Amino acid sequence: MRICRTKADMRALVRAWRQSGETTAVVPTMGYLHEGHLSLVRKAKIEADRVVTTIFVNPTQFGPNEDLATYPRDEDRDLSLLRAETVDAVFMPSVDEMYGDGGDTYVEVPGLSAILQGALRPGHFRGVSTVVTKLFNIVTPDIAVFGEKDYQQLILIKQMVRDLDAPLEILGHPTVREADGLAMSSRNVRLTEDQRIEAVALSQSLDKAEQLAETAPRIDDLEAAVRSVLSDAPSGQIESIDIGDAETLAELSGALDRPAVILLAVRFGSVLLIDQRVVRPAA
Ligand SMILES: Nc1ncnc2c1ncn2[C@@H]1O[C@H](COP(=O)(O)OP(=O)(O)OP(=O)(O)O)[C@@H](O)[C@H]1O
Ligand SMILES: CC(C)(CO)[C@@H](O)C(=O)[O-]
Ligand code: BAL
Repeated sequence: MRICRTKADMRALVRAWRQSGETTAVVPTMGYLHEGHLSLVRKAKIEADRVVTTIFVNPTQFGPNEDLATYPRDEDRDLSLLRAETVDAVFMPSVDEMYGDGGDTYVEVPGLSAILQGALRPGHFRGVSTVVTKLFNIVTPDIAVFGEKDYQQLILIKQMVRDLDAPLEILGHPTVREADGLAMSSRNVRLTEDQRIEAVALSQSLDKAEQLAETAPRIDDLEAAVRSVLSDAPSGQIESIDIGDAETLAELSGALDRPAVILLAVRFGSVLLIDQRVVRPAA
């Protein structure tokens, strides 16, 4: 497994693969890897000849009062997990290598960045779309794989790639969960024992909404059901419950008459957990 710490090294490697007729898939991450990330890697391996994982905790997507300084990191463990998956290369640049002295150019998808979880984290999605564009330009992949757990991020990156005619395909992958249903997340390790037990309410509230979708509910009823199950987690502060069109994220109201996505953001102490579920009206 090649470890590339410079843009030049990364570019040269993928260029050589392309010259030998091989395709490349990239899996962008912020490290502290878990089975969710590894499932994206396995999908990437099926879809392309070569797989690159990127590990970069991107400062520009964290707000001033967010957890950049305490974001969990373990480079050695990440590398041994990726070796075991026989990933071809890991791109792990320093902040200086990525941003250098720093210009002020950025990439933004204004509509999607501002709404829903973007409204909770001002500037977050601008940081994401900018760093993802840089990663695409450095790795030059044919395919990139992202998790559905970060659903708004996935929709936003798909739109960015469409709007900018970026020459790659974006693939989504379902959320991988712990045995009790909690969506895997690097930040789960920062939950206390009690918060970890209560955090199962996120996935349980989505299960409840999915069952309710069978009964031709109104959007308001779905939200009330989610809120009621989340009240079983008193240490979790609900930051947002959004229900939008599953493809465009446009806000929905009235009867559930099309596939809708429920997006949750719940804060346990300083840890913001997110989860999502697509629900469909009964056939
Ligand atoms: N449980 C999961 N199942 C599938 N994909 C996941 C899961 N968790 C994260 N991913 C995906 O892995 C990629 C990298 O995400 P990231 O490194 O931020 O991991 P994370 O566990 O979501 O971390 P955190 O939520 O704490 O920032 C993203 O495309 C994300 O959607
Ligand atoms: C896509 C990403 C790697 C960009 O920093 C990050 O937002 C993430 O891990 O989901
Ligand atoms: N997976 C999203 C990265 C972040 O929370 O900044």
